[in-house]
Amino acid sequence: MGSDKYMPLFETKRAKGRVLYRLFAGTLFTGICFIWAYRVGNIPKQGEDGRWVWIGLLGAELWFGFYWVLTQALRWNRVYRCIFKDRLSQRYGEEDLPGIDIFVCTADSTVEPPIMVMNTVLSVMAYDYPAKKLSVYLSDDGGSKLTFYALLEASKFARHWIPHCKKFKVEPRSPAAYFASSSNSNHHGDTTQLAATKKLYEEMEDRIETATKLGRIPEEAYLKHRGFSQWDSYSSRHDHDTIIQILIDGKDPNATDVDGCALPTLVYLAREKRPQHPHHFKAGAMNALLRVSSNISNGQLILTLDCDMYSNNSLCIWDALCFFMDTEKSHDIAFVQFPLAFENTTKNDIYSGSFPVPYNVELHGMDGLGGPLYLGTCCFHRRDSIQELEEETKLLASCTYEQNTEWGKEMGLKYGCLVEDVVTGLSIQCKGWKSVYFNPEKKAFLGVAPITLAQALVQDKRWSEGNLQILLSKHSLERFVQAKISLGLQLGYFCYNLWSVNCLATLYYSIVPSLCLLKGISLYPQIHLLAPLLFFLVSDPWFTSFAYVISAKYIYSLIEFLYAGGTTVGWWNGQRIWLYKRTTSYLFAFLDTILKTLAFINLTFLITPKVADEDASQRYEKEIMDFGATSPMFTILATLAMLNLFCFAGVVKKVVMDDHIFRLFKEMPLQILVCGALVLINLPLYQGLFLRKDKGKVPSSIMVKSFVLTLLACTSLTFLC
Ligand SMILES: O=c1ccn([C@@H]2O[C@H](COP(=O)(O)OP(=O)(O)O[C@H]3O[C@H](CO)[C@@H](O)[C@H](O)[C@H]3O)[C@@H](O)[C@H]2O)c(=O)[nH]1
Ligand SMILES: [Mn+2]
Repeated sequence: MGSDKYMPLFETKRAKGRVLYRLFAGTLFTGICFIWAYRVGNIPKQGEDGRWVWIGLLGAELWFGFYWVLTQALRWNRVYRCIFKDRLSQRYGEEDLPGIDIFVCTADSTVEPPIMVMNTVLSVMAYDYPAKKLSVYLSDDGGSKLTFYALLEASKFARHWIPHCKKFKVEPRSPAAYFASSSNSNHHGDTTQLAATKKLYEEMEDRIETATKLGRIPEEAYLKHRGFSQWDSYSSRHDHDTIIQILIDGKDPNATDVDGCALPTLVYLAREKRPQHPHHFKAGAMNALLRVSSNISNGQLILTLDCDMYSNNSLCIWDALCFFMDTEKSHDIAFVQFPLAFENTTKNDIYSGSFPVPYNVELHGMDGLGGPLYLGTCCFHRRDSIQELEEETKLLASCTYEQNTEWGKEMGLKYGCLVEDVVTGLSIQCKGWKSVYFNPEKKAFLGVAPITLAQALVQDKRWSEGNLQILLSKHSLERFVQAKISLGLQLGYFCYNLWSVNCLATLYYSIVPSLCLLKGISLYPQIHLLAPLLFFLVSDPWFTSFAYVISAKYIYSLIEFLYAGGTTVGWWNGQRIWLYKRTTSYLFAFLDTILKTLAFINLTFLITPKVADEDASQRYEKEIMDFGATSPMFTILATLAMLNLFCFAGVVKKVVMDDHIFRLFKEMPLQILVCGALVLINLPLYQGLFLRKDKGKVPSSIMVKSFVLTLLACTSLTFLC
């Protein structure tokens, strides 16, 4: 009987300290209610000064409080998963294992260098998994001959690389990452073989990079491989036939590596594109891959990867299988999401690109409520949670194939949303499926985070815009009506859906209290005290509630950030990015969504560049912020910073001129705090405006514009109030 006993392949553990956290949240919520009560109870009467300013503040504080309540859903019931991989290999033989199709997508060979894409492809081809059960598909939305050439080169190098990895248990299996880390050699065994493989890699790298630089491929490669003839009818990246090439056919007994072992299948696909047919960006590419792969390998599980996300753990498939192959608990699991981690994160993470709190806290919270979002990459799906049919392969990738079908609506990845991943994941969950978040110590995948502020802001605009679209689409109504997902999870989704709406309250809070400070209009409770340090003891309850909510909220956020693996400076940087994104990315996303809903403007998916010029990269590594862009987003940032500096300087002037220094602190302590904090957080921006000389400084045109806007704001205030 012993061997028949059910032994789970994974376990789910609840986070510790939940009761304590809930108590704490309760006290914070009480504080928030007091703040609301104060605001409502003290609205200036009709005709009195500052009535509208006050009502605006009430709106902002209601919003912040409401949004804080939503974020509690992500913290209420965190869970952690642990797996028993050894049971898996004991229980199942090779023939029982499911086929895995890996989709890597790239779209533009200039911002996504082919050599980087090939490293991702090679890292997943070298997974520790039976080659016969593994197929790798590269979707090239750029339809680029260069990318195809690079893949051809990679397919040849794979014959050496894969056996090398298996023989020497290489980690990680992206050759670039491996050779970069093995300089201080932890390579056991034959160093001559290491040198030989390294040389082969460098030669390949050189060929690919030369071709990329020249923008054309070598003549002899062109003549040698018939695959290139498919580009004969190609007119542009937006206008070409389907190009499909099986570079390695796993079913072919001759497709072997240098040791004679089988290789995984490798396929290149550039789906048909025509200017008159919408291609639906990444979602369109993925759906074409879903159909094409169903005809070639039809793996039961699908791993989706962005082209920069190489595998950092060759056993990761086994981790995922634990969630899909448990005999009792796996039947309703649709996808297993791993966190996105980044190779280029610096110590204090100036742009907060590594998102420590979402990945180490919030997604665990969603997991406890029914499952994390689908993040578009680093995720294993059960094919039958998304579906298909058989037809001639090339036809499946044509741009007219989907006409009058349910593709993009009921089938495959959803169209019409800038976060095709989130909306697809949500609709899968709405059908009753669950998902799993697995966040192992050793990162399963590593990618590239944005390295300039402009890139980070544009990326966040796309995300926040897409998330708001979900809220405004019919899906959000459906999810309430059908109620297949728990209320907690609904709230969790709302947190992300409502990101962009935060812009209004944040803008208000970073402008109005400071301007009123300059004008001498008091907006918060006063301190009844002699010495500011004793304020908790001698102040009134209204002041205490503000002081408690502000300090508890920020102390908690710092602790949470440190717990999630960040540093204190990283937290401070995160607060800055929080402000910058809310006042620019979110604002533009909010406005664009409204315009698009009203006027049906077309969506565009701006691809995040994975490369930058040498200068910018160096600034990033030294953690110096990059303000060297002329976008209107930067005008807003510079104006807000300058405005607060102006107001703060005004206060300092008053304090110096006034005999009663403490009077101002007593009457407007919180306004001084808000304005002072905004000045402090903007210190790097002032450097960029007034002190720096390098290319990352604020361009002078932006400086002039923001100066004029600040003056306008301050003078119009004098007329208005
Ligand atoms: O028309 C397109 C546009 C993009 N991509 C690919 O989509 C991936 C993601 O694009 P990227 O510019 O890197 O966006 P990120 O903001 O980094 O991506 C995050 O957000 C996207 C949704 O906005 C998700 O699709 C991604 O999986 C997720 O990592 C890349 O591999 C692109 O090559 C396409 O295949 N076709
Ligand atoms: Mn990306």
